[in-house]
Order: sequence, then structure tokens, then C-alpha cells
Amino acid sequence: MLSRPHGTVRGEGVVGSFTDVDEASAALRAGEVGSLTGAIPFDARDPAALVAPARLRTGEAPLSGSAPLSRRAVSTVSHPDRDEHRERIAHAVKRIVAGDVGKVVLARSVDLVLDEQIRPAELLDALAGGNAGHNAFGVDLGAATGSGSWLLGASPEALLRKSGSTVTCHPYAGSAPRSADPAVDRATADELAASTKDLAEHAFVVDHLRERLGHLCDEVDAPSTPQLESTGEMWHLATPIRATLRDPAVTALDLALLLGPTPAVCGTPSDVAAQIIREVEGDRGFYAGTVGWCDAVGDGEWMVSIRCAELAADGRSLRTWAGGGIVEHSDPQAELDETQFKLRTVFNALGIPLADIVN
Ligand SMILES: C=C(O[C@H]1C=CC=C(C(=O)O)[C@@H]1O)C(=O)O
Repeated sequence: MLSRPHGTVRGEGVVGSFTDVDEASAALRAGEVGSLTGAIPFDARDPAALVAPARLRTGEAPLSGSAPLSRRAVSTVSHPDRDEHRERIAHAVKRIVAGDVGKVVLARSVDLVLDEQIRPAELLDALAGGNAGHNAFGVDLGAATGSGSWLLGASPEALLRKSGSTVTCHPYAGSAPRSADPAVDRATADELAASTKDLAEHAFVVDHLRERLGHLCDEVDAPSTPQLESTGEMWHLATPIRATLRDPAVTALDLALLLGPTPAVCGTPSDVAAQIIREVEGDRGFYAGTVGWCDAVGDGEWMVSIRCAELAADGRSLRTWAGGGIVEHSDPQAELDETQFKLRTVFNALGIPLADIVN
């Protein structure tokens, strides 16, 4: 299920499931399945959780959402702890200065155990209620894990949307926290829009998308300056990109594999950044991959899977993540703080104060 400001897409029933993205793509192309929905992990070679639904229901209004839940955490453990995350960032900055990589996105995860079970639908509604666009997604990961776990999130970032020969992307990179004080909130946003460090961090993503889209599209239109956009918790720099495919038969799933993971979640050059992430963080699973859908004619939409959590089959254990783009002028403490603010998306939906993170 994907809720977006322009409507909701829901897969109902399962007629097939795929862990191999290429097999899924081939089945769609051959007309063996009518549509695909689900999640692709950060490393697309790892098992995906894609299903061919019996019915793809489109055109419903965005999820109206609900108030936050009111759970307590009986345990929270951050991987790595804050000191280690700062050290990792300082080390990444050294590698950037040494010229090994231009940008790399480093993330940390937090494991929570809740006092009471939650159902995936409850968390989905609370996430949808936490942002003005009612952005939310929920994917049953059973096809990949066989365990009844779910990936649930409220990502604001569209990797791509494809309709006919038109492709739009809406990358986010560059961040600052929202404030309850309107004057502080405005000043923070203005500072972000003028931040050379954040503008540079953002430009890596737009450059990547321009380059990748250029392989398949005649025209790629993107404004030269990003715009400010907000979620319930964060301000971001965002750029609306629009391109026209030379061959409209290219599917939204093909595009998701071509474009992601972008430097909003990986880095530049992509292969070097991905290698650093694997060495430093290990397996990211479904965090920073993509979730979405693709129909029989190849239209669809795929979101970057950030501001999300994996809810285990027991309904009480969750893992959530937050990362940030590291560039030459990144400050380790400021980057650590940024991950704390980003973690609020899931914590707020659960109704758990972020101060409950102990390490
Ligand atoms: C990697 C994440 O955010 C990305 C999206 C927006 C802003 C970002 C940043 O400013 O670093 C990140 O690129 C995350 O939320 O885990």
C-alpha cells in the first residue's frame, strides 16, 4: 500500500511472489503477471519482496491517517552508538578529503521492543497522519523473509513516477529540523536554502539523476536551484525533475533499478560509496532501497525507503533507521543530531519520546 498526496495504490491478494527483481521484471514484460508491488532492498542483488497482486487498486484518496499511537519502548538499542557514529562520520570526511569518494551517506539503526503489540495497519495510519501530504507505505516483506515482517514508513522522497513517456523524480537531500516556534522554523529553513554545504550535498543527487536519465531520455528538465519542502519533522532541499523517455516501453521497475540507490542514500561515485557503506554498516536490508508498484503498461511509482521501520512478525520488535549525506564540510556532531531528528518520524508515530534512546 502506497499513500501519496495524489492518491493511494493498494495491491489486493497475491497471485505470485518474487525475490529476484530480474525474474519479476521479466514476468511483467512477458505478461505472465499483470502488475507488481513491493520492496527492493538497498542492495538490489539481495532478496526483494515483490508480489504480483490479484488486483491493483488505484485512484483512492490518500490515507487520512490517525493520531500517533501511545506505545512505550521497553528497550531501545542504537547501532552503532552515538560515539561510534560520530567517529564513522569523521573517518568518512577524511576519505572525502583524500579524494576516495565525493559523498557517502552513513546511517544508523535503532532496535526497539514495545510494551504492547501493534498491527502493521495501525502504524501505517499513524505514519500517514504525521505529515501533511499523508505520505505512507506498508509492504509485507513475507515474500523475502518468509516471516510476516512489514516495512512501514512515511518517506517524502519519490525516486520516480512514470506515466506513459513522462518520468518525474523528486529527490531530497540537505536537511534541517522543524521547530514548533514559527520564527525559528522559518529562519532554519532560510538558513538551509542558503547553506553551501547542503546545496553541494543536494547537487550530487541531481547530477546522478540527470546522468542516469540521460541514458533513456531526450530531455531532462531540472531547475538549477532546489526548493524547500517539509515533512512533519524536517526541512529538506528538493528538486522536481521531469524527463521524456525515448522508449515509453521502459517500465517504472526498470527505472527504479536504473536510478536507485541515488546519492541521497548511497553516494558518489555510487560503487565506491556502496562499498564503504557495506564495510562500515554491513547489510542495510530494505532501508534506503525502494518501495512501490508497476502496472501492466509499465506505469508506476517508487519511493525511496527512508523514515521507515521494519516491524517483526511478533508485532513488538522494530528496527528503524536514519542516515545523512556526508560531504567534505560535514560536522560529525551536526550529522549525528540530524539522524536523531530524522528518527522522529517513526518515534512520533509510535508516541515514544526520542529521549528514550539510551545509547
Ligand atoms: C538518508 C536519509 O535521508 C536522505 C533524504 C533527505 C535528506 C538527506 C540528508 O540531508 O542527508 C538524505 O539524503 C534518511 O532519512 O535516512
